[in-house]
Amino acid sequence: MVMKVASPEKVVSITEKVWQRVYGGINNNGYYYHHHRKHRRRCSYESEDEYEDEDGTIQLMQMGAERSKNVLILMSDTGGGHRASAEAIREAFRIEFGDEYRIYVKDVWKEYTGWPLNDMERSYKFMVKHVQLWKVAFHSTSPRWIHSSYLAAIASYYAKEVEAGLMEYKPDIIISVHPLMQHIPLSVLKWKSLQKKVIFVTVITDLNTCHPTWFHPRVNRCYCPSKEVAKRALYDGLEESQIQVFGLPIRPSFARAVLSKDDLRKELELDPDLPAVLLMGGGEGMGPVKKTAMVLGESLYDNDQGKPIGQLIIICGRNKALASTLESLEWKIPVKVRGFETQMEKWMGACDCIITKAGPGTIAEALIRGLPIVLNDYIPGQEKGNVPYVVDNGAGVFTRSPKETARIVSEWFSTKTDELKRMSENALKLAQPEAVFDIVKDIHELACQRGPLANIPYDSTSSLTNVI
Ligand SMILES: CCCCCCCC/C=C\CCCCCCCC(=O)OC[C@H](CO[C@@H]1O[C@H](CO)[C@H](O)[C@H](O)[C@H]1O)OC(=O)CCCCCCC/C=C\CCCCCCCC
Ligand SMILES: O=c1ccn([C@@H]2O[C@H](COP(=O)(O)OP(=O)(O)O)[C@@H](O)[C@H]2O)c(=O)[nH]1
Repeated sequence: MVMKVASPEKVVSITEKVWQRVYGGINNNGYYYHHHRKHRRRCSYESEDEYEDEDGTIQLMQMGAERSKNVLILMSDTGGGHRASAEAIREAFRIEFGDEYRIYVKDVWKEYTGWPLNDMERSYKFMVKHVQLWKVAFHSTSPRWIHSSYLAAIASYYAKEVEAGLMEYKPDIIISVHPLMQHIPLSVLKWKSLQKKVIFVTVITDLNTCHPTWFHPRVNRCYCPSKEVAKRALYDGLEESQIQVFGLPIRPSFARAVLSKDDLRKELELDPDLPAVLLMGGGEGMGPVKKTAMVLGESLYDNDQGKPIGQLIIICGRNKALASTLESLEWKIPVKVRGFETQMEKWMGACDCIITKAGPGTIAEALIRGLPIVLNDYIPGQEKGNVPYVVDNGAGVFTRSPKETARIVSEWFSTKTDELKRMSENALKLAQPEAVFDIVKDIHELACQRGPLANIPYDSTSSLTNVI
């Protein structure tokens, strides 16, 4: 049944407007307002809901299997991995649940706050370029009392902005895929007494030596990509019931697409017969990519026979300077230089092995494609543990030397093809292509156990600084 009533005219403060836009205000009948169109919902609630029509009238309707749930995914482009995981989760929700969930992938820091939160990408790039600086920052902020104090100070300074940023999307569920996006949003939820209404989960995107800011004791779930990370979570005080280990969320196109190498090579205009090595350095094209490419250009050429023994594909990500330098070089072997690619599953599917810095996203994707990995660099701290993760499981090797890298790949393509095959099998054994689906299904379960959306009036007397 749909019933129309006139919209009540009243004077409201800006804060109330934000609050109403977000979680609605309570009307005389105890209903609360929502502005979104309603969609089917499989986990049904029993209360009633109302929404504003285009003509401004408010419609009351049964809040049964109708309204989409809003999911806000918090990320930042510090590296390419957080966005890739956020997009993977969005896509998996769409595939599994259609329009039951409405997904927003946002960097609310960037959109709503000021320095330093709105400039993390640039600060992070600067810090990882000066690697010792990053090492000190990473390790010195590891103790809980240090990072909690920093984050509490920032939270209290930007409380209103973060609140507006979060509430804009009326989240039923908040998913953080970033190490610095637990403390401040959870403080806002506590401040607004929304902790019991809004589900908050963390999806960790580091495979091993992650920063302790990932672990917040007040999350509903902490999805750990590996047993190693789960152990750290337990050690840092999370309960077993909060932890799930499914794997790192990778875009469903990696898991679901059935791709033939021959077809892909045709589509991507690669040599159909020569073995192919993919060289990359994360979303930003970091690490010794140029030097490695140049040495490979020589070592994959058989001078005795006067022909190449392999081909090279270089994906430079957002590093435009790197791409244009590499494009201007002369090569003896077939080389493809590309910028930021959106269909990484195709490039990986067309290759036989990969050389990369120890980025967790790239590693997890390469494992799914069964690519043996040469790790040629890692960022101190969060990426250090990815090296033993790959090497100890027999899925690849680590060397920082471009010459050594080139030697290994040349051997894989000539005298040591059996080693390449063995490592490929080991990679496939480690792969967890279904992780992203397991994660969204588990979040769906949590959502089904939860009652209706937050229905709490704005309380201007509460103070964020009291709850951090
Ligand atoms: C008494 C000691 C004083 C020490 C001085 C330090 C001052 C604080 C300065 C910097 C903060 C450093 C934050 C460290 C924690 C970071 C946690 C972490 O793991 O971050 C990783 C992410 C990047 O993601 C990773 O990218 C990888 C590839 O590049 C890979 O994909 C991996 O999977 C990803 O996880 O790093 C960040 O996002 C850090 C951004 C830091 C920018 C610094 C900005 C300037 C300062 C403040 C910002 C607000 C944070 C302050 C609170 C610090 C508390 C930890
Ligand atoms: O041109 C590119 C380069 C990289 N990536 C993706 O960016 C992510 C990189 O994440 P990773 O954790 O490996 O490293 P980061 O970039 O965070 O340092 C992976 O999912 C890559 O597939 C991409 O989609 N296009």
